[in-house]
Amino acid sequence: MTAQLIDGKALARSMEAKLAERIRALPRKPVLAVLLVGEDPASRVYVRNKVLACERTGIESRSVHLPETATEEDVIRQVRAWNEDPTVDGILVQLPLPRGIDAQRVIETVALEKDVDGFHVGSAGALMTGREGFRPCTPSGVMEMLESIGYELRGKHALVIGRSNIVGKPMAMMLLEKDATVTVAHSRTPNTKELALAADVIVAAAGRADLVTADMVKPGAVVIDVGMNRRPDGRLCGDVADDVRDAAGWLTPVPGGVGPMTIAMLLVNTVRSAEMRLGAK
Ligand SMILES: Nc1nc2c(c(=O)[nH]1)N[C@@H](CN(C=O)c1ccc(C(=O)N[C@@H](CCC(=O)O)C(=O)O)cc1)CN2
Ligand SMILES: [Mg+2]
Repeated sequence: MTAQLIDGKALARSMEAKLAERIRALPRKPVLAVLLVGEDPASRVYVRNKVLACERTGIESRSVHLPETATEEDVIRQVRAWNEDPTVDGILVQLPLPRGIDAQRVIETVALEKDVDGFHVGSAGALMTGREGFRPCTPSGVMEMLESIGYELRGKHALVIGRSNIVGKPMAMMLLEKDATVTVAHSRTPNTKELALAADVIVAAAGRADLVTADMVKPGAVVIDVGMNRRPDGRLCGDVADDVRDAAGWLTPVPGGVGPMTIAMLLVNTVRSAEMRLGAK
């Protein structure tokens, strides 16, 4: 069996086109404020890709780049200024932040109604309790990908590998909300292979290349690769080994899978925020 690929880039582009229509119906452009602190090269790429996606869609982005030497107070001051600016719909603080800055404190400073990354404890609590709120972009993008192939999660076994606040934990909640039976494995789980072999859906989000291999995958399973790793030769790869293509029924590629969907969902959250602020929804 060769897995069918779920083309995240194509799905992201089609979502952008739909968003562009919603934006045209608004009295002004939605505004996304983007804060980058320091010189992390990957973060610079991601921020640039977010700004470009905004441009394609008709969202105005306002980026501020603070130096590596910026203090926690500098970062918080900028976030507060955007909180108070009624023309800003969404606030994004690119992670990771430089050492010495308490990322959680910064995130908690973002106004809940502008938390388009969905990382605020209030947004996390809303997801946990099934209430309306902004949801983290990567797991939301995964849910869109599953929906795009018409996958019915009810009663299925889903294994999430990784327990981060931005991917693993919210991913488990979203799968649970769709009536999947959800297991979360992590670096201290002794029997991840056994759990994986029983899973209909595997979401690999541990940040380790070749973590999921073909011998761990039930034939025909859906394998979602959230990993973003570099091989020694510089090539980008996910957490899922190449040979999984021969075992899985569906597979998301890296690059071109979950990554572009993460950015698309950020745009979705920003447009939704603007619609709420402008009374359109
Ligand atoms: N404030 C946030 N910080 C971080 C988030 C986030 O959602 N909000 N997630 C990740 C990084 N990330 C977005 O910020 C992100 C990573 C990768 C991609 C992506 O499209 N990747 C491409 C490949 C890009 C490359 O060549 O390097 C792909 O998969 O095709 C999008 C978003 C951590 N920080
Ligand atoms: Mg882990």
